[in-house]
Amino acid sequence: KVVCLAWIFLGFSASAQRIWYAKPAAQWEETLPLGNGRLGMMPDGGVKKESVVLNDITLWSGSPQDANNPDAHKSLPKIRELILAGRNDEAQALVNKQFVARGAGSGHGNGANVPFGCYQVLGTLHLDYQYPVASEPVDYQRELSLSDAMASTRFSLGGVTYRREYLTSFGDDVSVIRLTASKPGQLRFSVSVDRPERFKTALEGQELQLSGQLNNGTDGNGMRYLARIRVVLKEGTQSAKDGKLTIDGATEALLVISAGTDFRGNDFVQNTRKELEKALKKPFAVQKKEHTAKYRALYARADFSLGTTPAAEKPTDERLEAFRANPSADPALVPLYFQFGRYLSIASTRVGLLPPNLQGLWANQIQTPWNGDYHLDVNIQMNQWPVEVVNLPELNLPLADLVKGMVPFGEKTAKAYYRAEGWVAHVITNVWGYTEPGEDASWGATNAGSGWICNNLWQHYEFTNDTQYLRDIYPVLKGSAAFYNSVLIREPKHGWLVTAPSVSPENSFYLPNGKTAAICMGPTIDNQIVRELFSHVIHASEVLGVDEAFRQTLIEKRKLLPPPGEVASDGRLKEWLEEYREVEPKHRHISHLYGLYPASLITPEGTPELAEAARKVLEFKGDDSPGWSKAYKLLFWARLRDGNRAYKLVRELFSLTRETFMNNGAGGGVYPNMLSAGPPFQIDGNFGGTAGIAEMLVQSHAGYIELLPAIPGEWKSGGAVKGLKARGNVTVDFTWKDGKITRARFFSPVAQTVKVKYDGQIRDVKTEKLPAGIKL
Ligand SMILES: C[C@@H]1O[C@@H](O)[C@@H](O)[C@H](O)[C@@H]1O
Repeated sequence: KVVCLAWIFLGFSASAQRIWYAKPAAQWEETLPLGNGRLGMMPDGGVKKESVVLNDITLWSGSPQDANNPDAHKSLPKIRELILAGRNDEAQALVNKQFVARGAGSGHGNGANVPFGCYQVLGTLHLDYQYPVASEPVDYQRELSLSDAMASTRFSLGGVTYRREYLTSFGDDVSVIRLTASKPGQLRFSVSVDRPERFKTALEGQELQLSGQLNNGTDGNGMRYLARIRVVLKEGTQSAKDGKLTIDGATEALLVISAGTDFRGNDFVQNTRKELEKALKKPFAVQKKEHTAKYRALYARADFSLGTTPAAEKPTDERLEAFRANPSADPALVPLYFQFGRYLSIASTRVGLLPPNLQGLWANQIQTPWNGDYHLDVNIQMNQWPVEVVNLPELNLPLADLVKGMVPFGEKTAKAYYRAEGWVAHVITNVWGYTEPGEDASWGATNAGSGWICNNLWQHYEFTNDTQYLRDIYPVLKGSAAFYNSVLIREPKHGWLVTAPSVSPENSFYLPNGKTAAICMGPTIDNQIVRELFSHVIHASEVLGVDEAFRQTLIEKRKLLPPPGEVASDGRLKEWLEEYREVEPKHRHISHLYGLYPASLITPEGTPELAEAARKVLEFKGDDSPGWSKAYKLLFWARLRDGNRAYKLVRELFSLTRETFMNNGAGGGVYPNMLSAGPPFQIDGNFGGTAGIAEMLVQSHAGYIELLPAIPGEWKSGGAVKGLKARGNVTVDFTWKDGKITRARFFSPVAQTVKVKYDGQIRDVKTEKLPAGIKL
């Protein structure tokens, strides 16, 4: 294998920064995702008929609701009595009667027309092109440039080269499409726009508008939205008639799309007009320059490369196929996937707005799968796992805002269901602050969601040392700890303090009477989350010098919690307090390994027996599962420092998805556009995969920074990493050859001495000042 290593030390190679295709997209899952953290655009590159799906991350049906059952707490003593007596199935029946959401809840994942609502497509732009001659296009190319956050389509037809450039601008908050023809006056096309329901189009002068109001699930009058489309021409004419703009004889056409909703009281009519006017005054070259500069300020901070081969020059869909057959022929594909993950983070969230939902911000439906919501039992957490280590820390802040917004709702839920202090959220939330349990006990009664999400909030502090941020989120962490502190009960066997009722997310077991149940007390994940959360709040209150008494309470209570894990008789880590027989042994959720990742309660060096038991769980479950679950397994193997096993999961991430809708079982992989498949499209696999690859390269959760903790033999020959982050606000650059580190540099805003392990040795390293211009 001839791998060109030279550029490793010279920086990026072009092919490592783009995904491209030699034909138009045949399905939505082949279109190219563009986003600026609010707006989304997915052009299919059709030659005669082009569809461009438009999105706005704030566009949700539904509305704030109170689905709490105010009397639920009255059933709690009985539910607990039944659980303590081992009559979990009866407890589950009572939970389903009294302890779930009132009303439709999330509509069993079909919440479009109930108050829970769902994330929805904004609309689809239709561009119908006419060409002077009826011949087939040649030299067709469609690409997404990761280094510019721009897409393009290019082909020749009848001796004219047509070029289309697409961007969702990080400068002005608009989407822009620029069409050019290599010969004057060759552009003829019409523009129309629609969506599956609840819309009207209008023409205001030369402006095409799409507007409407979504269903709030009560009186039907929910969120309002508006998209404005204008075209600026070089030569040629345009007319506006019958809901269409028609362009004729132009040499260049610039489509500017400004869109918005009334989310959080936004004056969308005014703001979309202002954004549009501002953008229309700007030449495309200026728009593009500002856009790229703002985007690169984040994107250019980090990179990873394993060398390249001629295979990297192929169209991406062909590379994916070839990689499945022979991965070693194309070492550059994994770094491309890694950078694509970083790109998707930057494109699907922005400070001051919303975190990426189950689809990031890309959707082409009204009823999106699982409502395109924020699932709290792995999915929303996984979406954020890469941002700290891949040097995009500010992209964790929208999550902190969302969670802060949930607290008042969660306090109400804590009172209604548990008569408890603090706040709680269960398994799903939305943009309306939903914290109630789900509508079914088997998945809806887990109360680990809020504690789990506090881990994400804590990670931002661990990686940045930002005490101002810590002061800001401390009430959220404290409120969550206060909830668990006030609901824990003693279980009879060991006298441990445990949660009840709860569920090990979405997983069920057999009872001795042959019945199945999910409802239980002290599932392993709850025990791990509560232990870790108490430790974080104890630490935070020390750093901030507050809440001495509460800190002491948590220190005492922590002593009474179950251990972070127990080994079952078959050597696996126990998922529940009891050694129940699982209903679905290879279930996609692996919640009891939370202590291995994202927590650091289980480590090979600190808890070898538990680490070995965790390995047995992963061996037992095997690798086939939805995309997110494969990504999670990758993270676990990386934390077990088994590079070859981790690499097997990296390869699994690229597998061809088996398209059985929402099969929840298996078949995860990627679509031709490298977006991850549950199936269906679900972005957490991309983010989990990116975090997993980073975890193979750098780890810092065990009290020191480790370089190359889990790389496979496949990557030993050589590689380079730039700008990855370690806890304590340390930025790391390094290269390696034949498995040995050849160069390593550690930077931090304030010089510090850190413990670093590589080539089997731990050493003290003084960090260098971060070079000027490198923003953290
Ligand atoms: C969004 C959904 O979230 C949980 O219910 C997972 O078990 C499913 O696989 C899916 O990812």
